[in-house]
Amino acid sequence: MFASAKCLPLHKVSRHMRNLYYRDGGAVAGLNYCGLEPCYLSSRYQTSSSESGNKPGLGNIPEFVKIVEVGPRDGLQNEKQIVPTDVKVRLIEMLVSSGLTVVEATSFVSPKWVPQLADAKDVMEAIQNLGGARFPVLTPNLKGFEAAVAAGAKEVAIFASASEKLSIPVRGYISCVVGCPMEGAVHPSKVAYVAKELYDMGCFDISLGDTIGVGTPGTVVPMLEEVIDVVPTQKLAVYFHDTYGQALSNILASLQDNYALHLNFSMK
Ligand SMILES: CC(C)(COP(=O)([O-])OP(=O)([O-])OC[C@H]1O[C@@H](n2cnc3c(N)ncnc32)[C@H](O)[C@@H]1OP(=O)([O-])[O-])[C@@H](O)C(=O)NCCC(=O)NCCSC(=O)C[C@@](C)(O)CC(=O)[O-]
Repeated sequence: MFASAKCLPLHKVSRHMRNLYYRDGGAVAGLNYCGLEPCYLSSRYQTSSSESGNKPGLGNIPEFVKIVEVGPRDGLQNEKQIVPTDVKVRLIEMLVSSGLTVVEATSFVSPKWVPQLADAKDVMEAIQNLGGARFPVLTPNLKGFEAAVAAGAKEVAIFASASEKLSIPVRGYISCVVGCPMEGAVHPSKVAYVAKELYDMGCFDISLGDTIGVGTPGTVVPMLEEVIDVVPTQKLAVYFHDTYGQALSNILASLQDNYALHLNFSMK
């Protein structure tokens, strides 16, 4: 499935992101949104840095990445001020027009807890004829899944349980993979266990999220090492929040050793 997705050469990704952040800067800055970028790596790998012309020191990083944008969902779910539906739709249109082929559009979650995304149905309706990209949505439970399907969702993401319903591809998010606000450090074996469960349940893609941004290469790499023992790398994504400025280091560490074929990161 990744072969069909548009991939960007890695050296163009940072430029793409800069353009995304600053293009139409008024609208974007007005939302206090600085971008949220899950990136997927294609199955094309370089075998050494010299083969693809990478600068020395970058190590054995893949040649191509595929970017999946989750800003309209993850970015906007935390906005103090509720963003109007038409602004959300405009943001999605802009993201698609920038060349992104997968944009997580919204969440079908409880509006009591996440009022910022209470207009999920309206957003889906507004983008139903928007081409050029896939628009997965986050569904936490059956209620959300059914509402998403009724609103026309063709792909969903989950963060707590996995299911194969109506042949809709399910992406599984695992949160707090290196640190938890309640428990502190999370042992890699726990992450590997959950990842394997999601894989066995049929998730097409499993995202390993450093939800609170406390990960460093020193904790991320041991976690990845345990996970890849039980789940094929083609099924894995990593998802970094830049809370303490570690996202790019964690991304590089993940890419250098090809631990993850997919790469998510969040810069807020
Ligand atoms: C966790 C649940 C599902 C438990 O939902 P629940 O078990 O139904 O319990 P509840 O007490 O939270 O339910 C409260 C009310 O919400 C309703 N409700 C319940 N579900 C839905 C739904 N889908 N759509 C619409 N309404 C819903 C439910 O029916 C009830 O209505 P009431 O009886 O009071 O009238 C719910 O509390 C919820 O949706 N919470 C919000 C969770 C959320 O959005 N979290 C943020 C996303 S996760 C994330 O961002 C991390 C990620 C993915 O990015 C990766 C990473 O960074 O690590």
